[in-house]
Amino acid sequence: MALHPVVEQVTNRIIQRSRASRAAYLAHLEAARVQGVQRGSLSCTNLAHGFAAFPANDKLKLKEYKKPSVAIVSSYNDMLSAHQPFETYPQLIKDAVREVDAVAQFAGGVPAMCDGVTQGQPGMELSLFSRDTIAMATAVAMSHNMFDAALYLGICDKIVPGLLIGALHFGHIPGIFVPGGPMTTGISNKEKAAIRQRYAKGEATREELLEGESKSYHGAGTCTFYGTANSNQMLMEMMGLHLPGAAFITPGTPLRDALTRAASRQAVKISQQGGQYMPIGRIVDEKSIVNAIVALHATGGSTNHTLHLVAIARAAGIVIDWNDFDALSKVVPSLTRIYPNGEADVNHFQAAGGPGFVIRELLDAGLAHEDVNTILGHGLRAHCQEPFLGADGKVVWRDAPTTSGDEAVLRPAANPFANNGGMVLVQGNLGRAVMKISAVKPEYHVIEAPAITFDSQEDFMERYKAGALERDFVAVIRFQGPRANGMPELHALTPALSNLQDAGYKVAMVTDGRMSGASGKVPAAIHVSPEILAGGPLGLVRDGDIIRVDASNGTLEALVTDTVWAARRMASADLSTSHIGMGRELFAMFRNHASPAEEGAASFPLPSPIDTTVPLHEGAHVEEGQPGSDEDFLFRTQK
Ligand SMILES: O=C(O)[C@H](O)[C@@H](O)[C@H](O)[C@H](O)COP(=O)(O)O
Ligand code: SF4
Repeated sequence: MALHPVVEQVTNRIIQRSRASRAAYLAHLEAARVQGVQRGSLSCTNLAHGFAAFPANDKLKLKEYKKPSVAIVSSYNDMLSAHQPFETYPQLIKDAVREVDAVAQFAGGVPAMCDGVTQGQPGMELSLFSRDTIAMATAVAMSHNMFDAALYLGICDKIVPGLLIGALHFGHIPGIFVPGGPMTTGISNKEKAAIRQRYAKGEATREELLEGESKSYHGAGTCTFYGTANSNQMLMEMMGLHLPGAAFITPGTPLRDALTRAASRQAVKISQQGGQYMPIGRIVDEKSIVNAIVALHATGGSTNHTLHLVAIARAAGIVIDWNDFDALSKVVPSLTRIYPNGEADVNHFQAAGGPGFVIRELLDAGLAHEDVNTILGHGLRAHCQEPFLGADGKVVWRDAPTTSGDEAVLRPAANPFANNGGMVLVQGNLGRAVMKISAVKPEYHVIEAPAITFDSQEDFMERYKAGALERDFVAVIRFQGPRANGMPELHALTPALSNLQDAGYKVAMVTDGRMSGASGKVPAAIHVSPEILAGGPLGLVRDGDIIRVDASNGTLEALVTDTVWAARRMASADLSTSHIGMGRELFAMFRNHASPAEEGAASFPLPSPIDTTVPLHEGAHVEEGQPGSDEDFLFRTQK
């Protein structure tokens, strides 16, 4: 099937826009690459320090300059149910790598925050910045320059993005992402949400709420809704950074461990010494980023990726924006209905066909690039498979099922749930924002109502509990951008807003903050850019202004006359409580340097400035095979 013209156009304009920064990135990558083992560039003293604690036979391997050394960078902790299984992985990996005559070393840990624990709490104001902290911690681990390949252990929201951003700053090193899998299914997400709404109305006790939550989040593994964590997993599959189908295999099972061992061996294989050199900076290119956006839309993924994918792309010298997301969403069909976009969870999705089914459907429909590099070599078709346990205890792969096991959860591209991806760009005199409408009923896609402004989640909840919000209104939650208070998720407001919507009121939210990937039924224009603290016009809104949030026409407006609007002064707020306590004072540098949301709210520069002299006309085509280009690399290494 020929590539969809919009997919081709968006890809080409990204290539065009990124030409200078991607070329600079690839030049850095080639310059960092050492012929032979990376540790060859270290002094004997450096090396002695590096393997001082190694077992003798591992030390012997590293003294030779032929055996690859594999870094383990892990986000293990006991706090995230998703990351707890990583506790046992390092030994599994070391043993598996030894079997192929190489060495693995736990190079470093990275922090991991659980957004479920910090949701609605002060800690959430560190959440977004933890992504770049994780990227920096990854760099600290990899900066020992001892490694010829790396295994990145991470799953949740900012952790995979942070690890990938860090890994891309060592783009010359082959890297494989190693997941841990979802927890088994507890009570349904719908039951969980219903208990929360009853509690918010005072119709359920705290004991009933805790009972319900504990039946939902009940064991090791990733939470089973389709939020940012599981969106990450789908994107790692689509970008060919996982072994095929590794995402949604249950933790603590023989197949899970077999996949971890197989990933360890594969990392050695794609090292320079393994003979199938495939650096991660050549896997993440313009086409794989487009594939990731396509997969995000096809599965109703998290709005957080309109920040994280932008930051990941920039780490590889690639510049994408919300016009790219919007254009692709218009042509990519919705192939899944996983909570909050439906009642099923990721275990149901996996049973119905899983990531391999989605990848194949998108390739066959011409909606994704097949000619991309992956950890298996060249070509995405190899990732349309799912893993099984062979008789020898190793992984065998079979093609993903040709038909869906449950068309209430997963559908072919020929019979989608919707003809679009349900994520839209809305813009107007309030700035540019993102809306995910895949979980919003059509009757709520356009909301026009008076504004009520709030300067915190607490302010909103106090007025909700006092019964002051039982009306049609647009909640304008101000000063929630990265420079203000770290751009927290405002997902804790969902039960209250859902109750008001269920009571028949027309409600919507507009904010320069974020929502959770698990947020759904209430229309919300989020990530409003520029944020208020950067002079964004959202700061000019006053209570009573009529706000129109229109996902159907892509507009976000205050229906205020130009004269009145021009006379308005920017609102101000005392944000000091968000800058002290819970460690927030340590993150002042992130608040002061965060880029705008549409540039990923990132705290690191592009490899080089965007080449604004290059006309960003549609459909421009890039001469392939430019020296140092991806095509040139492919020719040189895959001949
Ligand atoms: O972006 C996300 O997917 C969310 O941050 C998610 O990781 C977080 O844990 C939610 O808060 C979970 O939803 P509940 O709070 O509804 O359990
Ligand atoms: S999915 Fe969210 S709540 Fe669940 S472990 Fe990950 S960060 Fe925590």
